[in-house]
Amino acid sequence: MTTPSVQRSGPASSRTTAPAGAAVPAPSGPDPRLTSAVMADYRGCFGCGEEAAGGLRLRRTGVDDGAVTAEFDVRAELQGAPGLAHGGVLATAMDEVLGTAAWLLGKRYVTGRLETDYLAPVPVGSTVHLRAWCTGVDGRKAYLEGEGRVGGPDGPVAVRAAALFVEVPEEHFTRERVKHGHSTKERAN
Ligand SMILES: CCCCCCCCCCCC(=O)SCCNC(=O)CCNC(=O)[C@H](O)C(C)(C)COP(=O)(O)OP(=O)(O)OC[C@H]1O[C@@H](n2cnc3c(N)ncnc32)[C@H](O)[C@@H]1OP(=O)(O)O
Repeated sequence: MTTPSVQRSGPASSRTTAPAGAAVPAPSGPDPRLTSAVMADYRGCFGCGEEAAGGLRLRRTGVDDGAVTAEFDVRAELQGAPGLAHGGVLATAMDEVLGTAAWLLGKRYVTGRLETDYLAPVPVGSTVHLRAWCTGVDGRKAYLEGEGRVGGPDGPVAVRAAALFVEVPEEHFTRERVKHGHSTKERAN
């Protein structure tokens, strides 16, 4: 029996690769019509929320050459294997920065598919420097790619991801809220 050779040329499968000819918009900023009620709930976001005590507390740092940038610190409670960041934590960080890049296209998006490659161990105590960019939009589907580096913004790539985000209407969020009895007001009190 022959052992198949390892293919590590890139994270994107056919489901996360933009079709040929798809437009590649630059990040511009959130559409002001996105309601403050939805945005206010990000205070509790596991990825970036300042009120999510056990969360990643990812910091968005800007937009650089068409890519959204962010960073987060691998605190001790984010450990998986001894001394190393949990793989799910790194996938969450990628989801967060890819999601930010999607929302900066000016519409509401949710993750439909997320693919992650782990290329190098990420030590507890390190800062992960993240970038994410859009590779194409095709109707409701937005294709994004990203990477996380350790040892500085120009350090080696430790994690890489590709994702498909799907545009949703505002009701996507409000109908779940109504169904489960949550509201922004309740959370604030
Ligand atoms: C400053 C800003 C701060 C804000 C910063 C915000 C950062 C947030 C970061 C976190 C983001 C998240 O984690 S979001 C939470 C995790 N994700 C979710 O909860 C989503 C759960 N899933 C869903 O609600 C649904 O499955 C949807 C909305 C994704 C799709 O449902 P739908 O609306 O009925 O649409 P549907 O027809 O199924 O799909 C539309 C098209 O997408 C394709 N499609 C859908 N899912 C997939 C898939 N997994 N793989 C391949 N393709 C897919 C379909 O084939 C179809 O293609 P075609 O036939 O049109 O060609």
